[in-house]
This record gives sequence, structure tokens and C-alpha cells, in this order.
Amino acid sequence: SSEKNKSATKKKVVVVGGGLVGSLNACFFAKRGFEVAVFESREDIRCAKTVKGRSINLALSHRGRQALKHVGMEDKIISKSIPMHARMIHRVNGKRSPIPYGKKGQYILSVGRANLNKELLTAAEAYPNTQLNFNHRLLDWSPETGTMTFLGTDGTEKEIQADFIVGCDGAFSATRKQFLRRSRFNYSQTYIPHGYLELTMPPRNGDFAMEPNFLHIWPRNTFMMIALPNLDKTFTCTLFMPFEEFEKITTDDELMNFFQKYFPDSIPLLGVDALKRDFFRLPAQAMVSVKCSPYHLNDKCVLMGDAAHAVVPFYGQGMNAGFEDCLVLDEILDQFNEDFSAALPEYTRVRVPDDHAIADLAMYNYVEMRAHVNSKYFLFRKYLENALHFIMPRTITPLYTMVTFTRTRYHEAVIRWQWQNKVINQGLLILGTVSTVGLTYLLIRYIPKKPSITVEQLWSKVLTLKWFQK
Ligand SMILES: Cc1cc2nc3c(=O)[nH]c(=O)nc-3n(C[C@H](O)[C@H](O)[C@H](O)COP(=O)(O)OP(=O)(O)OC[C@H]3O[C@@H](n4cnc5c(N)ncnc54)[C@H](O)[C@@H]3O)c2cc1C
Ligand SMILES: COc1ccc2c(c1)CN(c1nc(C(=O)N(C)c3cc(Cl)c(F)cc3C(=O)O)c(Cl)s1)C2
Repeated sequence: SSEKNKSATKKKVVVVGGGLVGSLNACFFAKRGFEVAVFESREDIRCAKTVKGRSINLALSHRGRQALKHVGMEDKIISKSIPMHARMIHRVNGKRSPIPYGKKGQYILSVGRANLNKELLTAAEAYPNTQLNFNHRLLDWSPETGTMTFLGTDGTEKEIQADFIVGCDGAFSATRKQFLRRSRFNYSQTYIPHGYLELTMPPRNGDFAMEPNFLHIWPRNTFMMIALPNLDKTFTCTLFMPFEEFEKITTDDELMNFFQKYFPDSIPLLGVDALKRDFFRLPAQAMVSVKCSPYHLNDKCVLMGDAAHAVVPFYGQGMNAGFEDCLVLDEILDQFNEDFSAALPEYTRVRVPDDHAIADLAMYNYVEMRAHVNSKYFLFRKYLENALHFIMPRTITPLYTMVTFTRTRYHEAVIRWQWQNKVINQGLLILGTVSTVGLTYLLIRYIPKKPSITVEQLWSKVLTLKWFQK
């Protein structure tokens, strides 16, 4: 039948990794009518109790929402998330200052990672032409034949044939191994000296312990803590600190002294016992930044999400960028009428500059936050940006607004931001010069022509004074 022929002509797409990007990509390819097979090394998290080791919740913003919208998932995900309209800056003295993200409709969403992953897996599975395989770890694959080798839980190896492979297997991607063996493949990875550790802030009297619709931040230069709300009225607090600092805190007393010094207001909210338990439960996790190019290999394979570009989390964009990858490839497949041999090089040409730009931005923000962002500076910068945006809305748009609330290509947002900084610096220079010249003019203009006292008179007064002092 034509249906049979249609599916027969459509390629068999294998998605490696059933994480956030892999499961969303499965929806994108299934929606296009491809035969999709997802292979995920972990067990089906929908049956598992909790997912350990990754950030428990994430900030979803415009780019990610647009991708979810394309496969009809936006409303379902939003219904299980909490809007954050502003940041709440916590100062050492306990004072808190809200800074709105923008105009009324501009907010970001706190979503639970496990729930998001489950919803996307279920959405992918709902397509008749999609098959999910858990407990299958990719060992290797052949660019020549498209043969893929997976390791099952029982230790047996399984070979399957793929027409097209989408590597969504995260920062330590196995799919990427084949790319690393080829000439002209560029790869770099950087571990930052900071680690992160998650603490849970329980509800207080049955309700959120802090205002729920905020991204809470305790900026302390080298240290920083942020807290995002969860549907169960808890907050997940993520503490960022150099590993060598984590290593210095080995006892309850050292922990309490540290929190008393840097995050005093959070102690009663976290609860002393819960803080001690959570802090020593798991070691701090590392954060790595991975950049590579090209993202495609012939017309056989493409890397997407963290497998292509793992970024440090200091812009809350990793998942949003990975989700936008799915949307960009889909737009290009439309442009090239699904001709992979033309679409894949175009995807690399378009997407590499943008994903490298967000990787650089996130690293830049990490260095900024660590170097000199304490509460005052953070507040000053945000007020200045928002004020300039208010005065000249079409000329000055804060960088985080372009990154978080628009689909301005990441590398274009950086170019625009650099240009804006030049304009602001020149503006400040002109302002400085004009006010100096103006002030000097006023001084000269209004200082009395005829001095009320001559130099001789002034000198004789000085001598008299000196004489009195003897
Ligand atoms: C502390 C922290 C906070 C963050 N906060 C945010 C945020 O606020 N907003 C945001 O947008 N992003 C955030 N991120 C980034 C976000 O978590 C990642 O960008 C996102 O998870 C990438 O999704 P992915 O599917 O590409 O990779 P992953 O989520 O890593 O999924 C990869 C999947 O592939 C599987 N896999 C791995 N190897 C194999 C193999 N060989 N065979 C088969 N399967 C395999 C893994 O089991 C996993 O399920 C944060 C990250 C961290 C660490
Ligand atoms: C779950 O773990 C994590 C870890 C880090 C993040 C998130 C979730 C979500 N993050 C977001 N960052 C921005 C942003 O653009 N900037 C510049 C900020 C960057 C930092 Cl580091 C910060 F603390 C506040 C802002 C801010 O402006 O609020 C958003 Cl907008 S959301 C960072």
C-alpha cells in the first residue's frame, strides 16, 4: 500500500540517548514520518523512582519553548512548571532585592528534569513509527556501513543497521568517538574549577519556604547559590563552589560556619539537619564545557545537544540550546526537502557558530560571576541595563534578554551586545568629557575676575598665622 511504500522509502533514524534532547528529537523525526528507534543506556526512568546525579530542575526559556511547541508539547510542559518573573538577590545582611526579568509577559520556567524527560519519552512513544529501547549502551558504529553495536544489560552485544544516526548521548558521547578519529574534526573540552552540589529546601508550614515565582540567587563572588522552585513546594538549591573549597568542609561545624558566613538567611530555611545531610550525601559534581565541529559526518550522522556542545550552566541555556538544535535542523530539512547530503552541511554551517557562541557566553558569565559579581554589582548592572533598555528600547537590549526571551541567533546576540557596549562606553566617555568641560567652564566663568585677595596679602596672612603658632 502507499502507506507501506511511504514508510519503506523513509530512512530508519536511530537516536542515541533518550535524555532531554534525544527524546525531543525522536518526536521531531517521528513527526516527519521516519522510522525512529531510540537507544538509551539507562533503564526507563518512567519506571525508576528517582534520577540521581543530574540537576533536579532547570530553567526553560523561549528557545526551548518554541521547540516544544513545534511538537505540541509546550502547554503540557508549562502546566507542570513554575513561572519565575524575577530574580531575588539575597545579600549577606539578609536583605533581598527583586529584579524583574523584563516586561510582564517575560518570565522563565522552572521545570523538573525527570518529569520533562518522562513526558518527552511518552510523547515519542505515542508515535506509531517510534520504538524506545532502554538498557542499550552504544559501544561503536561504522560510518561506512551504518552498523551500530549496543551492549545490553545481560552483557550481550547487539548489532543494528541505521540509515541515519542522531547522536544525543550527552557530554561524554559515544557517538562522537567516530568523529574524533577523522581528520579535520575539531574538539575541545574544559573542566572548570567549580563544582556544584544540590540541597533541598523543604516547605515551611505546608507552603514554599520563600517566594515561589523567583529565581533566588546568593551571589558571593567565588561562591554562589541559586534556588529554583519545584511543584512539591520545595526548592532545589544549587551551590557552586571551587572543588578545593568543598574539600575544606569536612565536618558539620565547618559546614555551619561556612553557611553562617556566606548564606546566613538560608540556614533556617534549609533546616540545619537537612543541610548537613544533603551536603555530605553526594560529592560535588563537575561541570565541563565541550565544543566541537563539524556536527555532521557525511549524510550518515549528526551530533545534537550536549553531545555537540556541553556548556557550563551559568546562563541556564544548555537544554534550551539543545532543544533549539532540534528546531533548527527541522527548519533546514524543510528547506532542503529532507536531502540529508545538503541539509547536514548546512546545519553545521548555521548551528556551529551559534552553539559555540552560547558556550562562550556561559563561560564568560561564569568568569564574570566568579570575579566580581556580588549582590551590589549584580544589582547595579541589572538596573543599568534595564534603565538603558527603558530609555532606548530599540537600541539597547540586555544580552540576557536576547538570549533568554528571543530566538536571536546566539552569535548575532553577541555581536549586538559588543556593539551596544561600545555605544554605552562611548556614551559614558562623551558624558564624562562634556561634564568635565562644562564644570571647568562654569568654574572659570563664575570665579570672580578680580580676586578678593592678592597673593601678597595671602602670603602675609600665612606668615602671621605661622608666627602665632610658635
Ligand atoms: C547543574 C546544571 C544545571 C543546569 N541548568 C540548566 C538550566 O537551567 N537550563 C537549561 O537549559 N540547561 C541547564 N543545564 C544543561 C542541561 O542539563 C543539558 O544541556 C541537557 O541535559 C542536555 O540534554 P542532552 O539530552 O543533550 O544530554 P543528557 O541530558 O546528558 O542526555 C544524554 C542521554 O544519553 C544517554 N547516554 C549517554 N551515553 C550513552 C550511550 N553510549 N548509549 C546510549 N545512551 C547514552 C544518557 O543516559 C542520557 O539519558 C544544566 C546542567 C547542569 C549540570
Ligand atoms: C538549575 O541550575 C541552574 C544553574 C544556573 C542557572 C540556572 C539553573 C538558570 N540560570 C539562568 N541564568 C539566567 C541568566 O541569563 N543569567 C545571566 C543569570 C546567570 C546566573 Cl549564574 C544567575 F545566577 C542568574 C542569572 C539571571 O539573570 O537570573 C537566566 Cl535568565 S536563567 C542560571
